[in-house]
Amino acid sequence: MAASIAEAARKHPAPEGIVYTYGTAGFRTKADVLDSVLARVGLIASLRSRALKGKWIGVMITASHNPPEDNGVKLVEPMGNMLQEEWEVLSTTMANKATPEDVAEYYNELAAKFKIDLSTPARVVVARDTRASGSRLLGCLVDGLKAAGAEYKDFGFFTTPQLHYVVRSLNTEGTKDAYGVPTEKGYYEKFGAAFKNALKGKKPQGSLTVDGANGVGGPKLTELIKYLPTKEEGGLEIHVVNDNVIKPESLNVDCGADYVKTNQRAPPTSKVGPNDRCCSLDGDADRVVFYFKDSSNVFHLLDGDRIATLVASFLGDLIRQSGLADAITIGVVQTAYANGAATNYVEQTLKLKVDCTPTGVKYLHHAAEKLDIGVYFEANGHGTVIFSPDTLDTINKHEPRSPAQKEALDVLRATVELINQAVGDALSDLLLVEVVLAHKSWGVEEWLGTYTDLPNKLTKVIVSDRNIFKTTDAERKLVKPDGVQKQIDAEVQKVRQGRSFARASGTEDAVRVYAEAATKAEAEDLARKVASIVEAAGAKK
Ligand SMILES: CC(=O)N[C@H]1[C@@H](OP(=O)(O)O)O[C@H](CO)[C@@H](O)[C@@H]1O
Ligand SMILES: [Mg+2]
Repeated sequence: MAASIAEAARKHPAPEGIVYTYGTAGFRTKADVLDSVLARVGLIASLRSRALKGKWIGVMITASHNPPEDNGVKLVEPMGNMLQEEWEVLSTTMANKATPEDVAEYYNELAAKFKIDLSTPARVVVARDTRASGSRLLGCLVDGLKAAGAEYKDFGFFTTPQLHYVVRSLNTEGTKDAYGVPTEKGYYEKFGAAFKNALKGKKPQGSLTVDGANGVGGPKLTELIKYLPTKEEGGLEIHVVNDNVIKPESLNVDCGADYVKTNQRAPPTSKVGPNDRCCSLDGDADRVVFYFKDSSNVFHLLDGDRIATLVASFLGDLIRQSGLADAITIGVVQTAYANGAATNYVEQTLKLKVDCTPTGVKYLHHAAEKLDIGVYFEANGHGTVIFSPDTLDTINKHEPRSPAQKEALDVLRATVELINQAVGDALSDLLLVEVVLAHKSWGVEEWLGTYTDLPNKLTKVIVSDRNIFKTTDAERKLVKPDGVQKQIDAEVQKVRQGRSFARASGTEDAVRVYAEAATKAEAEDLARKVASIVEAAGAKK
C-alpha cells in the first residue's frame, strides 16, 4: 500500500514554495499549481470515508466565482455538509508535505491516529464545474483515489449543490431519511415535482431571466426546466442567458452573481425590459442574487438578505396558517455583511430572532441547525433553509383542523421538499423565490418595497500581513491590532445610522472593510476613513 501512495504523490510533485490552505471554500488558487493537491485530496477523501465506515464522501472540483484560470477542490461530508474542521487542518497538512515519502508516512499516521482499518471500503463521489483545467485535475484526484484503493463514482459536470445532493442521497438510500434518488435525474425529478406542488395552482407572473455566469449552472438549469411545468401548464417562463460553457474562458467574465453583487449593476449583455425579474448564478451555482431595472432604468439588487427575509416571512405565514405557530419557531441567521435594514426588518416587522455568525457558510449552517427552522443567507446569495428533525416530524404528523389549514400545510410540505437542505443551491433557491412571489402575487417592486436598504460600501485593503487583524463578536469588532477598533468607533459615531467593521478575508490576501450609513455619501466616506485606519495599522510592524 505505502508504495502506491508514494507513487501517486511522486507522479504529481508539489511545486516548491507554495503553502496551501484548506480555507472557507476548500483549496482554491491558480489551476496550474493544484495537481499535487488534488492527488492528496484523493488520499484524504479515502481516509475520511474509511474513518466513517465506508460512507460516501464528496469531492467537488471548482473555484466558484473566481476567474477561469483558477480552480479549487472541496470535500463534502456524508450528509452533504462542509468538511469537519479537524479534517480541514489534516487536509492542509497533507497538501503541504514536501516529499512523496512524507505523504505516505502521513497517510499511515492518520490511519493509525483514527484507528482506520485500511481494508474497509472507501467510497467517494467526484464531480467538477466547467473549467478547462477540470479534466486534468480530475485525473490527479483519481490517481490519489486509486492509490488509496477507493471505489469512486464520477458524475462529470455538476453544480456544487448537485454533488451535495447525490452524496446525501447515497448515504441515506433505503433509510427513513432517504433524501432522494442518488442520480442527476433524481435531482431534477425531486426539485421539479416539489416546485409544481409548492405552487399549488398559483401562477408565476411574468418571466424570469437567469444569468448562468457561463458556468455549469446554465446547462443544468436548462435540463431542470424539462422537469418543470411549462408556462401553458401554469409554470414559469425561464430564459437562460450567459450559458456558454463551450468557451470556458468566459466563465464569470462580465456576468454572474459576483459581478452583479460587486458592481451593483446588470451584466452588460442584459437585454431585459423594465421591472423584468432577473437573477444571476455563480460559477458552480451555489449562490444566487436577483435584480431588475425599474421604469427609470435604475438598477435594484435583491440580494441574499432579501431572499432570507422573503422566505422567512413566507414560512412564518405557512406555519401560522397550518396551525403550527405554537409548535415551531423560525429564526434567521446572517453575517455582519447583512444590511442593517434587513436585520431590523426581521426583528421589528417579522418579529423573528436574528443570529449573527462569522463569514462562511459553515458557520451559518451550524447556527441554523440549532433552530426549528433556520433561514440562513449571506448577503452575497449563499444560503438555504434547514428544518430540524423534530420540526420535520411535527410537520409530517400534523393533522389540519380546517380546509385552510390543510391548504397551507400542503404548500409547507412541498416547500420543505423544494429546499435543498444539504447546502445552499442557486437552482432550488430561485425556484423557492418564484414560489413565494407567486403565492404573494408579488412582482419585484413589491418585494423591494418591504424595506429600504441602508446605503453601503464594501472595499478591501491590501496590508503586509492580514493575520494581525483579529476579531470578536462575529467579526464585528477588532481586538487586534490594539486601539484600531477605538478609531473605527470614533468614525462611526460621526455619521447617521453608521455601522462599519474590518476583518481579514478568508479567501483573499486582503482586509475587507464594510460601512453603511443613512446616505450613500456618508457610507462611502465612512468606508474610506475606516480603510485608511486599517491601512495605517497594517503598515506598522
Ligand atoms: C464579504 C464576502 O462576500 N465574503 C465571501 C468570501 O469570504 P471572505 O472570507 O470574505 O473572503 O468568500 C466566501 C467563500 O465563497 C463567502 O462565503 C463569503 O461570503
Ligand atoms: Mg459558489
